Amino acid sequence: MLSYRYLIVGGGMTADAACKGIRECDAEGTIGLVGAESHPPYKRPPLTKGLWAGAEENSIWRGTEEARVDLRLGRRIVALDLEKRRAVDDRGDEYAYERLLLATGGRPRTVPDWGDDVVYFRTLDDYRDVRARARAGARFVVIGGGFIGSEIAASLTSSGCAVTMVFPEPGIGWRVFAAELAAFVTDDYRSRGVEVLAGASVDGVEREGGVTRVRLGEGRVLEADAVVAGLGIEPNVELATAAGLPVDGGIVVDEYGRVGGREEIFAAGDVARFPVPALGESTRVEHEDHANTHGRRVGANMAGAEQTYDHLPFFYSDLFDLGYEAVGAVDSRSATLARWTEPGKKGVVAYLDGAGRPRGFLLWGIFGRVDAARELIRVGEPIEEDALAALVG
Ligand SMILES: NC(=O)c1ccc[n+]([C@@H]2O[C@H](COP(=O)([O-])OP(=O)(O)OC[C@H]3O[C@@H](n4cnc5c(N)ncnc54)[C@H](O)[C@@H]3O)[C@@H](O)[C@H]2O)c1
Repeated sequence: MLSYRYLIVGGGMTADAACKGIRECDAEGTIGLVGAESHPPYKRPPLTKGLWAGAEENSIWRGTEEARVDLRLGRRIVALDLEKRRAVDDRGDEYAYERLLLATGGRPRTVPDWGDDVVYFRTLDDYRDVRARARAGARFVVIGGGFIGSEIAASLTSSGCAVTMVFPEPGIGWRVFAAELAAFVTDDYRSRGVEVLAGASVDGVEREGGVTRVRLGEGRVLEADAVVAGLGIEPNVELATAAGLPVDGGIVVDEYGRVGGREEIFAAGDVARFPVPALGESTRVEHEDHANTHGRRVGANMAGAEQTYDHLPFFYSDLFDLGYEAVGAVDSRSATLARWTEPGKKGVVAYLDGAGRPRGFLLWGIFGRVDAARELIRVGEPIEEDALAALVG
């Protein structure tokens, strides 16, 4: 039996951040980390962006070892005994803990009928697999028009591949962008040679003689050397559910990251449903900044910091040479107010509640203004055009 003061279940960015948060408050307590991937924690954003733009693969490592962590990789925790404070992994090894963190993240949503030939993109191994097939001229079908689909389609196209995107919404990034911006981005992709089949559905995927055929709903068949999909993620809540912990589309945590009112059990990152006081709701967030900030804060709380988490979610993306930063609740179904200095190139979109107060901002082609946007959300006053003008600068 292995015994740790802190046991971390999961080996992603949140797990790494938690180890560092623990070390801010406890230099000595033993930390064990059990992660299903065979790699130590690494940064995921470069897998769809930076590594394709020339960054070295060894720049992605997070240096978790520096926090003196016993890394138990290529293993999954399969059961918890909350009363005895024990966990067991898929090789039958047992772990005793004093504090437990569930940082189990999520897994890509899949369509089993599509067979084994689709790469549901999430991990370093997925990146290596796709990269090895991304010769100039290779034909890729990218299914999904969200974060993964839009970023990997841009990176593959920039690497000389012929890319067709297929997704059901009317435009790229539809869930996040307001309609005009989605239309602008979709046109921009087309002008760079990406075939964008918006409003399309996939009926089936078949592999024959080294070629993959993607059958679309309207009868067209796309031939590809490889198919990459980003259909969203499913949070890995099964371990928590089986242990009887509260789950509501994510493991429910309080403002300290504690689960079910228990002193010794915490959850953080993609898998956690956490309260956002500034928005008056609880949510689950699947972005790097959240993994870093929530992981670190909850890690510190495991080691006794007792600090509440009230950070407004932040994310960013790069789409060819366009880029943006976003903060708060950014959902294209909200009413919006926009101000553009260069349409499609530089501007700000505010996402409003029913009273005209901002709940989120998208800063398009504008960088370093996120804290100012955050402050406008916290103040919670109806937003005026001049405030938007001040953000655009
Ligand atoms: N820049 C960033 O912050 C960033 C970048 C990459 C990934 N991520 C995170 O990674 C995760 C996964 O991203 P994602 O792009 O997979 O999710 P997403 O939710 O952003 O996009 C999913 C896309 O798949 C489409 N889709 C779903 N089912 C489909 C089907 N059967 N056929 C065709 N299309 C279908 C959806 O309509 C949508 O276009 C998310 O958690 C995301 O937040 C974030």
